[in-house]
Amino acid sequence: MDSQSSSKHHIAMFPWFAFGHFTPYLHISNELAKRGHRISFLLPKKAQLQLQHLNLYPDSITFHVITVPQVEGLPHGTETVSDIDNSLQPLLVAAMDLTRDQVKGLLHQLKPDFVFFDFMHWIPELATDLGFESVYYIIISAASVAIALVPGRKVPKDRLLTEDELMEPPLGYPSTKILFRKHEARSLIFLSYEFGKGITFYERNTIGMKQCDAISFRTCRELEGPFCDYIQNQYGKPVLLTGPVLPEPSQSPMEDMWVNWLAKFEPCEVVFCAFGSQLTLDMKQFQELVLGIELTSLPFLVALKPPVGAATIEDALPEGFLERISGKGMVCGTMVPQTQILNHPSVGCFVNHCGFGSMWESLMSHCQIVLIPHLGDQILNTRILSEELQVAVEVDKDENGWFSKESVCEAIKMVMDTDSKVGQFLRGNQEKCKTKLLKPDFVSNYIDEFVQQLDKL
Ligand SMILES: O=c1ccn([C@@H]2O[C@H](COP(=O)(O)OP(=O)(O)O[C@H]3OC[C@@H](O)[C@H](O)[C@H]3O)[C@@H](O)[C@H]2O)c(=O)[nH]1
Repeated sequence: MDSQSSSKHHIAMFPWFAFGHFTPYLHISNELAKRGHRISFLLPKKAQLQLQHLNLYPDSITFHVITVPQVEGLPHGTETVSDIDNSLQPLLVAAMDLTRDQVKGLLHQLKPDFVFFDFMHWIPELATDLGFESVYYIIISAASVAIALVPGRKVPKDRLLTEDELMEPPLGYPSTKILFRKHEARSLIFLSYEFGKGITFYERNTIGMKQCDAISFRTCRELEGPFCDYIQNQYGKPVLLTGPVLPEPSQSPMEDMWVNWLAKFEPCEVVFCAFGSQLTLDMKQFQELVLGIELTSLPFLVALKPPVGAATIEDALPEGFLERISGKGMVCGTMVPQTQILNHPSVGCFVNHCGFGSMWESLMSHCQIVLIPHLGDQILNTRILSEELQVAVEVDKDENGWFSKESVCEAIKMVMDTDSKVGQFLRGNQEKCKTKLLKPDFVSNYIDEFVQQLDKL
C-alpha cells in the first residue's frame, strides 16, 4: 500500500450519468482504492455492466444501482446521455433530480465520509442531514470553470446573454490568452438554458460549488495554477487537485487488426484522428476533415462517429474516397483503443477535439498535436496547448467557425513536414512538458497529497 495518509475513508461517487463523467470518476476511484480507501459508486444498471472492466479493485469499489425514473418526453428506459439525443439532456437531469430520495436512502445506509458529485447540486443539502463532506469533483479544465461558472460571471435568469457579454471574461479572470474568439463565445449560451426543472445550467453548477465543502479538479498546478487560485478566491473554499489521474496503461495487447495494419508504416508516419465519445460532426465538416487528411498524402486512421444524417461512417464518405485511400487510410465509425494507438511507434500525429481526456493523452504521447475544438471547454483546452504551452497547432476556422480541407491539411503538414521549424519548436516544448508530467511519482504524488487534503477537511 503506498498511502501516506493516516485514515482510510469511505467515499461515495455520484457523477452525472454520462460516460465522459463515469470514466474519470472511476479512474480516481481506482487510485483511492489502491491507497486503501473504500468506494461506493452510484450509477444506473446498464452502465454498471459497461464499466465493470474499468473497476480494478472490485473488493474495494462497490457499484450501487440507481433507478432513473420516467419523466415525460424522455424515451422509455433512458439511463445515460448515450441513450438520448443531446437536446434531451435537460430531461435526463430532471429525472436524476427525482432520484434524490433514493440516493438519500442509500447514503443513509452506506454512511460514507465523503460524497464526490457534479451536476446534482442538492448533494450538499443531504450532507448536512447525513453527516458527510461533499466534494464537487469536476472533470473538465479549471480554465473552463474559471471563465464560465464563477459568481463573478453574471448570468441573468430572464434573458440570454448578448454576444458582447459572452465574450467578456469575468472580472479578475487570470489570462489574456485563454479566451474565446468572437465566433466561439456563443458556445457559452447554454449557461442560461434550463437544465432541470426551473433551474439554469449556470445556477445548478454554481449552487453546487457554493454549497459543497471543497471543489476538486482533475488537473495540476503546473498547467492551471492561476485558474485554480482564481476559483478558490471566487468561492472562498478549498480547491483540491488530483493531478491528471490517467488510467494505468493497458496490460492487454492491442488487437491484431490494429497491430497488423499499423505495422505496415514507417515510424511516426501515420495521422490518427479521433474526437472523443460525444461529438457528432456536421456532414460537410466531416467531409472537409477526411478530405483534408487525405490531402496530406500521409497514411491515416480516422475513428469518428457517423456525422449528422448518416447511418454509417461509410455512407458519409465523399465520392470515391474509400477506393482512393485503399491500403493507405482506414476509417472506423466506432471507438478504437486510443491510448494504445497513440503509443504505437508508427503513429506520429494526433488530430483531436481537445476533450479534457484527449488533452492529457496527447500531452503524454510522442505524437504531434493538431486541434479542432468544438464545444466550450474544448476551445479553452486548445488555447492552453496552442497559446500557453505552445505544444500544438490549432486548425484555422473562418468567422463562422467553419474549417476547410485546406486548413486541415496545412495544420497537419505544419507539424509533420520533417524540415518544418514550427513542428520542431512545438515538439521541443512538448518534450519539456512531458518530461515534467512523466517524472516518476508526479501523478501519484498529486493523489497522495489530495488524500492528505481530504483528511484535513
Ligand atoms: O475512439 C476513441 C475515442 C476516444 N477514446 C477515449 O475516450 C476518452 C474521450 O475523452 P475526452 O475527454 O477526450 O472526450 P469526450 O468528448 O468523450 O469528453 C467529454 O467530457 C470531457 C470534455 O472535455 C469534453 O468536452 C466532452 O465532450 C479518452 O480517454 C479516449 O482515450 C477511445 O478510447 N477511443
